Amino acid sequence: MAPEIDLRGVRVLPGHLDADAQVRMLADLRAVARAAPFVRPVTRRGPMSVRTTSAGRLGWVTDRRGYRYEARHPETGAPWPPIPESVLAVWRAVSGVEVDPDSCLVNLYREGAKMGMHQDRDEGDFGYPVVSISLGDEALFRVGSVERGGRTASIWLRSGDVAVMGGAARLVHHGIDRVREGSSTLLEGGGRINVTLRVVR
Ligand SMILES: O=C(O)CCC(=O)C(=O)O
Ligand SMILES: [Fe+2]
Repeated sequence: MAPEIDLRGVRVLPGHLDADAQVRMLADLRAVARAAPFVRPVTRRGPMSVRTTSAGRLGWVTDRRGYRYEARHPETGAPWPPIPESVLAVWRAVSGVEVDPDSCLVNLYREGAKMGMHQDRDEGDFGYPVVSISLGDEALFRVGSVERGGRTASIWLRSGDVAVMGGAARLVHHGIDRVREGSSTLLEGGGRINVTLRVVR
């Protein structure tokens, strides 16, 4: 495991998951996506370029009414599948808190998908960190400040890297500028998966 990186207060743990652990987690996420198919979310500003699904008690959903957490899949109406143990193990290793996350968002980046600068602020208690896991193609992750605008810093997140946004960095603006297509062979058909774990309450 390479040394930890501090990106404007966000802790980046390069290579937290080795190749075997990445393959196992991907298999677990495929099972999640079979139970809760990926959807193409729409926001008030239009369709997102990522596809999303969730695991856990609550899933993050968005439609023309806005963002929120829901206990059921927006299309199938079924409860979300449980968060895989392989994913919970990462949270327990890096979050520094005793409670488990109640939400596991899975973002699928294909064909030029990206994510604009935003804050994760739909949760009820910002005392808990957000833990984010990267699988597949490398992604250019940009981190700004808690306030809008101002200076930013970027890093390429690679497959197996983990980022922790906690403490003073819990509410920093962040986004994915682009994904380097073909930089990993982990996902069949290419692309990137990001897993974001949160305590919603
Ligand atoms: O894909 C990523 O690494 C970031 C995802 C993210 O910021 C989010 O889902 O809120
Ligand atoms: Fe985010």
